[in-house]
Parts: sequence; structure tokens; C-alpha cells
Amino acid sequence: MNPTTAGRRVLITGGTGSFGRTMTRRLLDRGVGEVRVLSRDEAKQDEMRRALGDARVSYHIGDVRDYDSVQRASRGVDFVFHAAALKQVPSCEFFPLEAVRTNVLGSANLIEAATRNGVRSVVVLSTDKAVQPINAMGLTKALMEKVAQAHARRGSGGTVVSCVRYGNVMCSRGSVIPLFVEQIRSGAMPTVTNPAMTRFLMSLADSVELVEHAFAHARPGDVFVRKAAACAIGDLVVALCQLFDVPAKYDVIGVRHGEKQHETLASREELARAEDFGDFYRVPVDARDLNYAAYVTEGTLGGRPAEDFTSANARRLTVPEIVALLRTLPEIRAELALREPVLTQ
Ligand SMILES: O=c1ccn([C@@H]2O[C@H](COP(=O)(O)OP(=O)(O)O[C@H]3O[C@H](CO)[C@H](O)[C@H](O)[C@H]3O)[C@@H](O)[C@H]2O)c(=O)[nH]1
Repeated sequence: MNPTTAGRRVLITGGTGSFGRTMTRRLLDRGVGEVRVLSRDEAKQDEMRRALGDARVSYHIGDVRDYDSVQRASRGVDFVFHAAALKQVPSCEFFPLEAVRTNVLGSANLIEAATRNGVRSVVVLSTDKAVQPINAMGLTKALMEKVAQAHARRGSGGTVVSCVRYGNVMCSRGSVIPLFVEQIRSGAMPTVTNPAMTRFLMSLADSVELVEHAFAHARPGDVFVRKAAACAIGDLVVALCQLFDVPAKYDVIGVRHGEKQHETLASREELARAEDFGDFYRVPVDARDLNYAAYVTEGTLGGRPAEDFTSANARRLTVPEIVALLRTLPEIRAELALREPVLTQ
């Protein structure tokens, strides 16, 4: 990625979020010409502006729901990382149309504007919840992927649009690890929905690496999936309790709206046509055209479908492995340093 973004102009939608801030720093380190941050919240932009203090970053207030916002923000841009989304599962359950507006229509706006503005590559951030979705967040992210793939099938006029699918990004805003840490810090019992529930775990650095991989290798309509490891939520909370040296106890509160027991990063149908990159899968778009006979009466011989790739059958992290992983996270290291400086040495 290094040689190609140097001196270039990059737009990050949802740029003040965890991903956006990390990606911006990375791009600045690599000599990017300009990073445009597009987001709705001026306070977060101001905070980011003061934290970075770099004139190569410009801040644009706007909303991907509004075509004019993304049209203006993507003008003259070489590459786009599309991270703007409604991504909290419970809130999307209550406001599904809001999720449609941001995740589906907003993404369609962005792809259209980027194509018209001659952007070379757009990487769209998706989630494991988009596979065999059961909640509004996952359903809208699945449709977002479909919009990206339909764009690829139409012939993209030089703009390569690809998707990456993450699992849970550890310590991202509003996610469970910061909540558990806060509960442990305040002496409250961690609240566990279901200890046997499993999730793929990724660090922010892993997620940025996946986007960079997509950026470097994408063909139109590709979906990139990292072969992430998973953990049981009960093990995650036990690992945190060990790390902070408190008794491993928690309250079981029951599953929230729209939650799955296990997540799926790639379906067996996708895996049957996926290309194995070692740490990643590349799932190419099904590029057959609308010649119905080809797949209604004639069909295509495909490979034998593999199993789905799920957080239940992925490599399961043990408690000591989760402890080791948590220790690598800057947020956890900072928290440990406050409590017991010796632990971080
Ligand atoms: O008080 C709580 C809250 C959550 N959980 C559990 O912890 C796990 C992780 O919950 P998060 O809220 O951190 O994450 P979700 O899996 O619900 O969804 C998250 O991961 C997604 C990717 O799969 C998206 O990134 C999404 O934006 C983000 O909220 C889940 O099994 C959940 O049931 C608890 O045990 N106790």
C-alpha cells in the first residue's frame, strides 16, 4: 500500500471512528497527500484535528445519506475507505429504516459519487453479521455488499469497489471489552449475555491490515475475509478478570435484541469459490450475467460446498491466549498501567 497512497488524496467516511483515526495515522506516516475525513459530528472532528495537528487532514461535515455530501467530498479523490455506518445491533433493531438509510442508501450514494468522480478504488467495510443475517444491522450490511457487487457486475467505469468483512474489533467504541473494563474498574459484576456465545476477535491493527490487503489486491466486487480466531464471551470476561486480578465472577443477563449465538464470516457457498490467501479469503463476485438459462435450466458445476466459516468452528482462543491478546491492546495496557505499573513492564 505504501507506494500507492503516497502523495494521493484519500477520503475516509466515518473518519472520526476507531478505524478512521487509525487509518488516518497510518496514511500520514506513509506520506499521503491529503486525508479527507467525512463525518457528521463536529465535536469529534475538532477533537481529532487537535489530536493530530496535521494540515494534510481536512475535515468535512456531511452525511452519506445526502448525495451532495459525498459528491463534494469525493471530488478529486484517488481512494475511498467507507467506514460510515450504523453498527450497533440493538439500536438498528429499533430503527431499521435508519439503518437502511445509512448503510444501504448511504453506501449506494458513495459508490455512485465515487464512480462519477473517477475514484480509483473504494473499500467498503462490512461485518460478519452480514452473512446469513438475522438482525437489521446485518441485513443492511448484506444489502450494502450487494450494492457493491451489482456495481461490479454493471462494469464500474474504472472504479474498483470491494468489501472487507470484520469480526468484532476489540475495544472499538461502544463494544463489550470497554464495558467489561469499566464494570471491573468500578467494582461492579461484569454483565454477560450468554457465556457460551462466540465472537471472532480482531484488533484494530488487524482490521486496518485487512483493508490494506483489499486495497492492494481487490478486483471489482471482491469480498475479503480474514481467517480470524474466535472466543467464547465467558472466556473473554474470565481473561479480563485474571488480567485485572479480580475474582472471575459475572452476572448472566440474557441475549439482547437481534443477537446471534455464533457469527459467520463466510458461507459455504462463498468458500466454494473463494481464493485462499493464507491469512485471508478472497471471495470473488458471482459474475454471471442475467442470462437466466445459464443458471436455471443449464446450471454451472461448482465445487463441493465447504462448511461455513463460523465463530463456532474457527480456531478457539483459550483463556491464556485471550489474556496475551488483551495485553497487546493499547487501551488495556493504559488501564493496567493505571492500576499496577509493574504489569505492563
Ligand atoms: O453487556 C454485555 C454486552 C455484550 N455482551 C456480549 O459480548 C459480545 C460482543 O458484544 P458487542 O456489543 O461488543 O458486539 P456485537 O457482537 O453485538 O457487535 C459488534 O461487532 C460487530 C461485528 O461483528 C460490529 O462491529 C458491531 O458494530 C459491534 O457492535 C456479544 O456476544 C454480546 O452478547 C455481553 O456479554 N454483555
